[in-house]
Amino acid sequence: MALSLLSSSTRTCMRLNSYLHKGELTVLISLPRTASNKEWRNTGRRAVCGTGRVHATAQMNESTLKGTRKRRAHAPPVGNELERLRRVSIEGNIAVGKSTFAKLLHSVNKDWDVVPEPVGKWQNVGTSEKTASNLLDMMYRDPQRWSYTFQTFSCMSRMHTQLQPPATHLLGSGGTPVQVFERSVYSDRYIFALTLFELGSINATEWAVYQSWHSFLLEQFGQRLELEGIIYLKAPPQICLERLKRRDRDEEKGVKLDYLEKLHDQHENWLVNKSTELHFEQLKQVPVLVLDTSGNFEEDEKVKNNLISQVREFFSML
Ligand SMILES: Nc1ncnc2c1ncn2[C@@H]1O[C@H](COP(=O)(O)OP(=O)(O)O)[C@@H](O)[C@H]1O
Ligand SMILES: Nc1nc2c(ncn2[C@H]2C[C@H](O)[C@@H](COP(=O)(O)O)O2)c(=O)[nH]1
Repeated sequence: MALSLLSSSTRTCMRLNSYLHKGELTVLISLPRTASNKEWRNTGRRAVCGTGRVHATAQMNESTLKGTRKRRAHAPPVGNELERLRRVSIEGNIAVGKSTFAKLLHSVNKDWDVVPEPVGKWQNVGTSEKTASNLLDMMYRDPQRWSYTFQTFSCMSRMHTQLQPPATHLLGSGGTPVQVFERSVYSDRYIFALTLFELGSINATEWAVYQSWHSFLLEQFGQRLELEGIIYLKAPPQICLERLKRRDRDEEKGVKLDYLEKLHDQHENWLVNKSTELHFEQLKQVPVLVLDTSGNFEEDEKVKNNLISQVREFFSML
């Protein structure tokens, strides 16, 4: 296997991504991001500051290629395109308007690509139509039995989502492409799993097991799962309940105000009060944009434009 370095750096390598394109394996090695959020703001440096990259190309034989092709169907994001890419999650209570807001962002700028929360996967678990089960429904009907199982599946599907290479149209864009994820592996733990543990739907053993594999996997994937920013959509739980009722999803018919209040407090503790105990150093540094989405941004142009301009400014700072 021939290996050639396209550029190099003397610093320790912390991140390794590989992309297969036209028979060539591109290995992208990135160095750790060292600057804190505050340093970025003060110096005007971009989110990739402190990050050097080494590109290595290796020729592979055909049998290795076949296996790798199956794993990665997309063309590789290479060079500057990946360096410019920002990854941001939209967080917020159930029915606060995350999907609606994400679609709005994409309609404003095609370089802002939305990666939806994989709710469909949770509603349809199984290999065939006959054996498929609706795990979201099972979790709401019998939380003590199914919450832990739900969190294993939701977290795994979120990891899958966050590890997807960016859409190809983002790579040729001249601007700053952003992958916008609806929720993240972090809200899986610090919002839902934690809440379900505190409510007694996940027992102490399950919580310990969840935390153990969650920490292990996130450490293994390293920077590939990290975010450059978080947008927190915030509205009073009562408003979320009204929107949830209007959306009228079958599985959510039993959702009560006190559950939304608990989730609201959990978001506040993590993203505003910063009192949630976090286990990932990089996550503690991630800039958070808090947007009040109590107003109807779908219908009120002024509200909509104000939110968009805040997002634009936030992205330009990352
Ligand atoms: N700012 C808003 N004002 C009024 N209704 C909204 C707003 N945002 C979303 N909605 C409505 O609330 C419901 C839930 O929105 P959705 O985007 O599905 O929430 P989420 O993705 O956060 O669960 C939908 O019926 C949507 O049309
Ligand atoms: N127990 C959990 N429930 C979750 C999780 N992520 C989402 N959900 C639920 C909440 C909603 O009923 C539905 C979709 O969420 P939206 O806020 O996008 O409407 O799924 C989770 O990690 N655990």
